[in-house]
Amino acid sequence: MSLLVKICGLSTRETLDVALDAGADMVGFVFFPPSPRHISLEAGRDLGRQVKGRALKVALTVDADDATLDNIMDALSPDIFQLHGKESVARVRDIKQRFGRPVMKAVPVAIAADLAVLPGYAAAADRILFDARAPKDATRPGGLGAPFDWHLLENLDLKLPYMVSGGLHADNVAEALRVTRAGGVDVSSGVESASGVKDPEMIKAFIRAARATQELSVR
Ligand SMILES: O=C(O)c1ccccc1NCC(=O)[C@H](O)[C@H](O)COP(=O)(O)O
Repeated sequence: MSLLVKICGLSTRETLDVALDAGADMVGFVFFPPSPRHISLEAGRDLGRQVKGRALKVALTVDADDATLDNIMDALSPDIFQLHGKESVARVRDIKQRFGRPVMKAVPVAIAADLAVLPGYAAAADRILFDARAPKDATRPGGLGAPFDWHLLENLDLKLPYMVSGGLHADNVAEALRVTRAGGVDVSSGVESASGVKDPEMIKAFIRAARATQELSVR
């Protein structure tokens, strides 16, 4: 299966086009007001139309209620819901059932014990996104530009597809993939020139660097 590359936190037509033209497999849109990447439902509708099937649309939410998810479904019609809060296994199942869309559950990682939640989520979600656990005083649970110890995933035995994220950029994505053997990578801060400001050249460089690892693994 080929590597999935996700560019998250897109919020402008120009940088969305750059990510699509560069071959991103997934484009993430943040619906979480405290985030510098948060977009309105109207923006989600507009950007969603622009994707036109060229990548999977990922709606990123944090402990959102059904009304919020209904609105996002109506505006963006996401291909995947990315649940990046403290959603329980039962809530993951509930959202999958309510919307009939695949769910990617973010699992925050700082220490090996953080992986204890995997069996539950693996039975409910369609995909896992491993992300660096946010510091206690963080204003948001992700998108913080900090990596976790990828070696914590070295002996992972997960039947579900999983992605790695957290502090990735063009210069470390190959190592992250070598260590974690993840089937996908996800980036936000590492392709920004300033908080929430996506940089076209950094997006292209990240996707190039991620794709280059595929050529290596094929040899
Ligand atoms: O990106 C955000 O602002 C954000 C806010 C709240 C919850 C999750 C958020 N991002 C989740 C993502 O999927 C990010 O791409 C992931 O955390 C990696 O972010 P980064 O370390 O900045 O590359």
